[in-house]
Amino acid sequence: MSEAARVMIVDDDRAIRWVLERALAQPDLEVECVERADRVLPRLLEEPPDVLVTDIRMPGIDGLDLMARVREAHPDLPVIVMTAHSDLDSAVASYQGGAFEYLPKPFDVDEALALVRRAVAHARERQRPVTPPEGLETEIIGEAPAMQEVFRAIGRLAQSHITVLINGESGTGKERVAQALHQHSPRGSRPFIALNMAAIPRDLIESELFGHEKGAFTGATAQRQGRFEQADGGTLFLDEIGDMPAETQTRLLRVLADGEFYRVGGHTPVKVDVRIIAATHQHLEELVDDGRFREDLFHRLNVIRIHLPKLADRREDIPRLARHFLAEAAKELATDVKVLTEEAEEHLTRLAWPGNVRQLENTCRWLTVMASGREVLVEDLPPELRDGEGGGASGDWRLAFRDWADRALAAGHTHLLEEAVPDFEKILIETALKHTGGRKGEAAELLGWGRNTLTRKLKTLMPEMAED
Ligand SMILES: Nc1ncnc2c1ncn2[C@@H]1O[C@H](COP(=O)(O)OP(=O)(O)OP(=O)(O)O)[C@@H](O)[C@H]1O
Repeated sequence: MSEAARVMIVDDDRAIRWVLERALAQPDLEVECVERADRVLPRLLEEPPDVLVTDIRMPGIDGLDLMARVREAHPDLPVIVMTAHSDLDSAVASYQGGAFEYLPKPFDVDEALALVRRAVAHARERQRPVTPPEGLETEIIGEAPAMQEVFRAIGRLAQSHITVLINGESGTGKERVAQALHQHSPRGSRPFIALNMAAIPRDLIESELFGHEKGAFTGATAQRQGRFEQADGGTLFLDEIGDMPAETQTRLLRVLADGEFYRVGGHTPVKVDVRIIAATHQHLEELVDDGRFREDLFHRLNVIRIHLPKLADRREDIPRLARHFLAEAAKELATDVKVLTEEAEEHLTRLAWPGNVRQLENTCRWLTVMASGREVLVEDLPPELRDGEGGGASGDWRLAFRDWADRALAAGHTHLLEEAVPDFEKILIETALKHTGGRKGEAAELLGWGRNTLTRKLKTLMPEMAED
């Protein structure tokens, strides 16, 4: 056995943790103790152990619920359950199909050690690599540290069926990442179906998702399958989930709990096995605070979260992305590949890119059609990018802001966020209130906040403006 095997122990009882930690203090084992079940899933994602040893009865999150989730995310992770015999049946039920061992309480330390070693040997036999899945680099370009994090998450989530929530501004590649998660999952050969909540009229969302029976409403001339049925056995990607209407949220929650639903106008339940990957550019927590998103649904979706940085936060990737998109555009348009001069490349690297990767992709298409020579000069760039208007560099507040941060750090400031964020929010609030003549409800809307969030912010940032 090469490296030490990692063993994670989950128990709220300090004495048990202590005993096991001592028993397992062996050169070939590396032990980590976790006190609370709710810390386990994030830890598994960061650094998956070779074996998990867990108690079943713990305060807070139920040990059985934890096991079900572990099984979903890491079906091959061997789990050893320490429990009294009376709880065994329910433990087995919750981990059905996964690798499972049982350590009856009270146990003997040698017995515990032998069981852990056996589980390790077992796991090693079938261990799969968890580094970025092969070929992924060619699909999603990213050498910036934040993107490397994303790849690691995709690698770790390969082989799992777990629900994932992807956060990131529009055009940062959320759908791409969802596709990669799907392709590298056990469902990879089954359908990947995407639906954007913001792109379909509200009254059609339910029938899009769940399908409808013939005659369910005017125009429903035949029975129609919804996206859930199309995605059966595969993955359903729900983009802009924050825009999902309240009634649909309730229905979605029920499907996630029961695995079945009714078509619109239907009376026979339809059973499906669908993995959900949701994405949003919004702060779902704030939508929950404002009562615009169901808290229980949020928790269901927010099991594992992947954050995609905006393009301006991974500038080092811009040249490679640009070359990739220029090559793609040339292929699409059956023409020669354009090449950026060094100055043009540097210029692109400095821009703000409010439309993120998609904007860069579109720019490369534009250049492939519009630039006159094979070499692309700064002068060939679209005017709005050339002289800094609309996402350009000069006059961009982000550059001034970067400059401020540089200087503050050089001057020895710490806790920069505490210094900058209140000012930043205050400026936006003041400007929005100016535009609405002081009407707070409308200002909240302009800012993309719920009214409660604005009221809360006013109380802390500008108490003089808070009362109505
Ligand atoms: N890292 C990347 N490498 C290569 N292509 C990328 C990358 N990120 C995004 N793209 C491409 O950029 C375009 C936008 O990406 P995508 O549609 O996944 O973004 P999104 O975040 O889902 O956007 P929206 O929220 O607006 O739907 C797509 O054509 C995608 O293929």
